[in-house]
Amino acid sequence: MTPGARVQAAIEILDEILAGQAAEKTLTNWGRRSRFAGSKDRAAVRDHVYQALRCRRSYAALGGTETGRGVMIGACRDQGIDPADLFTGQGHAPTPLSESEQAHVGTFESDAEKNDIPEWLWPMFARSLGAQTEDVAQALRARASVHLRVNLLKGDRDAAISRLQHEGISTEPHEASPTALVVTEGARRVKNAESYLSGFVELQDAASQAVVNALPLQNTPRVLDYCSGGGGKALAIAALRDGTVYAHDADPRRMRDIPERAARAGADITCLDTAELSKSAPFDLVLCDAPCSGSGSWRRDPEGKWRLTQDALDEIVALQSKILDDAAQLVADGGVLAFATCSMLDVENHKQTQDFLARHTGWEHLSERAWHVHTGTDGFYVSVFQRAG
Ligand SMILES: C[S@@+](CC[C@H](N)C(=O)[O-])C[C@H]1O[C@@H](n2cnc3c(N)ncnc32)[C@H](O)[C@@H]1O
Repeated sequence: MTPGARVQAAIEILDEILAGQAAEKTLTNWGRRSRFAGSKDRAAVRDHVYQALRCRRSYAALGGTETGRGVMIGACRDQGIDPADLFTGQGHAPTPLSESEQAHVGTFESDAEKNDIPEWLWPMFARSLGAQTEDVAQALRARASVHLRVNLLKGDRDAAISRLQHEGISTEPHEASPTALVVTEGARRVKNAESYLSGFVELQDAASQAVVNALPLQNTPRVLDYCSGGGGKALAIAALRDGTVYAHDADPRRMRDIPERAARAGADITCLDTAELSKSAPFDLVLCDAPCSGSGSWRRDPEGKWRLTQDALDEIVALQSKILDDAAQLVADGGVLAFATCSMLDVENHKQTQDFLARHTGWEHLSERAWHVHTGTDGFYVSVFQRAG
């Protein structure tokens, strides 16, 4: 496919997404009916689509309309490319720009539009991030780098770097965590690499690893990952300490890959359903990696940024409070409760910490830490409490 044909494919896919279809499904369907597209074409179209979704508002303002075509014209202008170079009408490229498209002068009506944040969210976003607001919003407009976690049960970070290098994947240590690597070349090879398939490395954002590093794991024979999902944090915990790691999720289907992932990683993880939880309590440490707005991972899931509403956020915040209250009951005397989100919004983070301490007596607040996307990781937050002994 020519560069122009790739842009036309992105326009058609974006039109379907803007009409309400899910991005992944739309890309898959396009791939199925576009046998002519090679792997590089597919990757390029996908990159166009995801970049346009991250910057949907500002690109639409620069392009003149919030359509696939308007957004892709805006993308060219944002990247300093003359759209006329790609919109040629030749070789399946989009038709040339109309006079009004050519004459459109893109201006931003608000800081939220310029920074690709929903208008309703901007005041809360800015209050949460203070002086870092624009840097963080701009970082959310770019693609996230790929991070790996070195599984210390299999070997150390230097060994992982050299094994990966032999498999055509270049990596460097990431400063956020002693187990984190950032992939500098060959990211698309990771999922087929022996280092990955044998459990030597896992795909995991460096801040997600740093959350686990922030937990007081010493003298915690029994740890519960209360919102385990697929077990990313449970696996990271199991690699850092001796003792049993339990995993639980309100939706047991989300835990179904944990036994296989644990076996591959050489880790020992016991999955508990809701009925088994209270029988297994109390735990020395309970981590709640709670459902959240996902604002810290909007680079990977840009649709989430535009889907979030005030009502949905209120529901998420209420669920987080309930999860904290429920999980607190499972913590042993003198034990630790940790609350984490992949959000950068104060209402889901520090405010949750304050509210928990206001609702519960007999808990000491040990620490809290936040990571924001402009420093090269996903946005994350972790807060650690200790129950009186
Ligand atoms: C942010 S995800 C967890 C990600 C996971 N810890 C990881 O590192 O891959 C949040 C999880 O919380 C689960 N969840 C939602 N409500 C819950 C509840 N009331 N109790 C326990 N888990 C819940 C969701 O099903 C979801 O899998």
